[in-house]
Amino acid sequence: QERGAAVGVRRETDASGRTVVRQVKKGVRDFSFGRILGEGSYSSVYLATDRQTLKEYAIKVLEKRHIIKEKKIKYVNIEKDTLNRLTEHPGIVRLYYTFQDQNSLYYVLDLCSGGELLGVLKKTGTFDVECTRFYSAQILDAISYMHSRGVIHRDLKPENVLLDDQMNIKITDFGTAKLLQDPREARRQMERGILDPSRGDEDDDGRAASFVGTAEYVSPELLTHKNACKASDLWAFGCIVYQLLVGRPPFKAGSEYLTFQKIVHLEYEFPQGFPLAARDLVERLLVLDPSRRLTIEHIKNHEFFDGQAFGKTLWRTKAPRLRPYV
Ligand SMILES: C[C@@H](Nc1nc2c(c3cc(-c4cn[nH]c4)ccc13)C(=O)N=C/C2=C\CC1CC1)C(C)(C)C
Repeated sequence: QERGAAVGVRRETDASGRTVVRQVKKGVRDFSFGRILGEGSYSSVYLATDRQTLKEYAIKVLEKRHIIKEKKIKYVNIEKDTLNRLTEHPGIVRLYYTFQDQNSLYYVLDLCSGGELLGVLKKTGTFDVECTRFYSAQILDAISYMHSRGVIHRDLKPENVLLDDQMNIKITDFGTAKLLQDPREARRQMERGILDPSRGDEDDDGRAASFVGTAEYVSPELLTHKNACKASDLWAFGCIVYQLLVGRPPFKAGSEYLTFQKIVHLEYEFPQGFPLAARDLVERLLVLDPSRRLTIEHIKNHEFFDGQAFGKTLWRTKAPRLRPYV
């Protein structure tokens, strides 16, 4: 039974009339599929209902032929390994089980019926300070958990921050995550001489990891030295805090190339009336040198989060009503 596969149980009566309990793995037939919720480059996410429990899920469907043709097998494995590593945090979309049929792979996941944070932001235009504080605290708490499990997301953006039915966030889309080797495993491999430290960010099949995130949120180090670190997620976090209050990201130009130029030259400004504590926080996150960016602990203690609880309380308090920042 592959890890993370949940087994169903089916009671049957055998020839001699005895009840036999059989372990069965769930399959496509156990769900009734509804509308498409979202479409990625290599997948579609459907609304689905478990026929037995009537519980609603999101099921991500990946077409095997397309993945193989586009050489994205590594991407699929990274996403699944990442989801299997990030199993118990309210701010991360949870993978319940996986199965496959002739043509496709299926991931059964949390349903985030509030859709994308970006969609909600577009409706209100901007978030006021209270909403920005609450949602950025939840995003930060989820990033903190990811980093503690050795996962760098590398493509954080409002489209990848979903909302559940309680209007709490769930971070998603881990196909481009970077999994840090856990130190024990790394030492074992070093001892066995497998891990060549100079290999840096190469993929297993030797291709230099040429992945770059979404233009508006990509960090300068990813553009210049080609490798991401945990602080790269905090650069994206800084862009998201700015965007919640302003309604657009700090670095946006007519083309990707021009956006990259603005990033590496730190060309952005705060509109009139931007709240001072938020400005100080963003200025200490949008720093070109990743080693000089605020760390998660420093962010949690920053004046902008004064009075904001983190940890369990943050996920039990009711989400604030969404109000625009005027
Ligand atoms: C970002 C993603 N979009 C979405 N991914 C997921 C959704 C989701 C739900 C709505 C939605 C719900 N109600 N109205 C809209 C809109 C977009 C969604 C969900 O409920 N559960 C898990 C998801 C993803 C899990 C993935 C890590 C494996 C893309 C665009 C890539 C398909």
